[in-house]
Amino acid sequence: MNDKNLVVKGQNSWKEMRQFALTNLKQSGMGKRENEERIIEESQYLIDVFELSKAFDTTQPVSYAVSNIICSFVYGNRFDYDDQNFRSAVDQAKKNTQLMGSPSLHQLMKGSFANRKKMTELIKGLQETLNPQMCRGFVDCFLVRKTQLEASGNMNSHYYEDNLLVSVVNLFTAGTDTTSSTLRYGLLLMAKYPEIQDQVQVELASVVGSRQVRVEDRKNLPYTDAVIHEIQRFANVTPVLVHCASRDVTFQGYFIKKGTPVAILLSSALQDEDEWEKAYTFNPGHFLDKEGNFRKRDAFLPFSTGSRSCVGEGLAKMELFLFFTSLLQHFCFTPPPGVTEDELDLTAVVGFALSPSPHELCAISRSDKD
Ligand code: HEM
Repeated sequence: MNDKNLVVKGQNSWKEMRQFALTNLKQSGMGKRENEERIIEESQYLIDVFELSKAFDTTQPVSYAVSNIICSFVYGNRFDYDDQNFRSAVDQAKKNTQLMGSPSLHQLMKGSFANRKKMTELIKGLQETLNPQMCRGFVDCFLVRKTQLEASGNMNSHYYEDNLLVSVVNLFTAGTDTTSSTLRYGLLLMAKYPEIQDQVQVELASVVGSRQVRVEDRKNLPYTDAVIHEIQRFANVTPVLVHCASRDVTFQGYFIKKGTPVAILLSSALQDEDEWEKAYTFNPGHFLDKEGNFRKRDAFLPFSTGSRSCVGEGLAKMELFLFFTSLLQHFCFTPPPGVTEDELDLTAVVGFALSPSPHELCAISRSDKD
């Protein structure tokens, strides 16, 4: 590649790749039926794992389930939880997100390199079996677009192999740990506050009964909806984002020169004491009006806002709702034997995304309980 190509390819690459990912997420059914089916199917695999467990650390099963939703979108298929390559890729990605919050650059580089190698191999496998008439996922769509552009003589587009790899790595990094840490916080909070867990289960039983929860049930489950929003607000998994000012700007009297790195603190909205009645307490009432109806809040910005906001917001919301409700229909989450609810620690481990400190939970099957 010559210097001129490098310059042209760098320009607007992020915009084009963001748009391409969004279009593909929409076409693959983000917020729609197809993703709903995938998540429901994956919930069942997760329920099967929880059924077999006594006291257990939620990290691996929840990360594998959530990662499989991204795998289905990116590659077109899910992986078994005992597939060693899959396990090590997800475990390594989790380690990498934690290393991003530590000074251990060498370990992070090593881990990122190992995962890039695995993803390069997966992409190669898809390239070898590509059928342009039947795209299995994001990678296939990207490769087809690349081939079409090259066939029309455009050898200088944003659709080149390094950009494909970076897009795949970004989707995994952005989509796995954020969602799985939020869901794990949700289960931990239910074990810590059993009266809130009970209320969710009572609402689910009276509105949905024992059938599978569907996305369309959400509007009839105001308490459950409020609990899930409060989990996201409380978990605050991406408290700090860093971007560069895209132009000279004066903000609240301060001049910020184009290119200056700017830290955006989502915590300043999610934990704003002027906005939330109990900013540092887990309180589903933040999202309920006096009559018990769900109420939206302007300061609820876990996906950020504006042109760099989360590409996967619709998918993440669907995952949180379906995984959480399906699990609560089947299980009561409790502290492990010998640990009290008060002793469950809500402190976060710092990394690129915040996640709960290491802990174990019991998932008691509700059919055993009755
Ligand atoms: C609870 C789950 C999630 C949370 C809290 C979350 C939060 C965020 C936030 C705050 C940003 C903005 C980052 C920034 O400004 O630098 C972001 C960006 C992004 N998210 Fe998510 N996210 C979640 C799930 C997902 C999922 C499931 C996907 C996968 C499709 C995803 C893909 C992305 C991508 C690709 C970006 C970068 C967008 C860009 O740079 O233009 N996220 N996310």
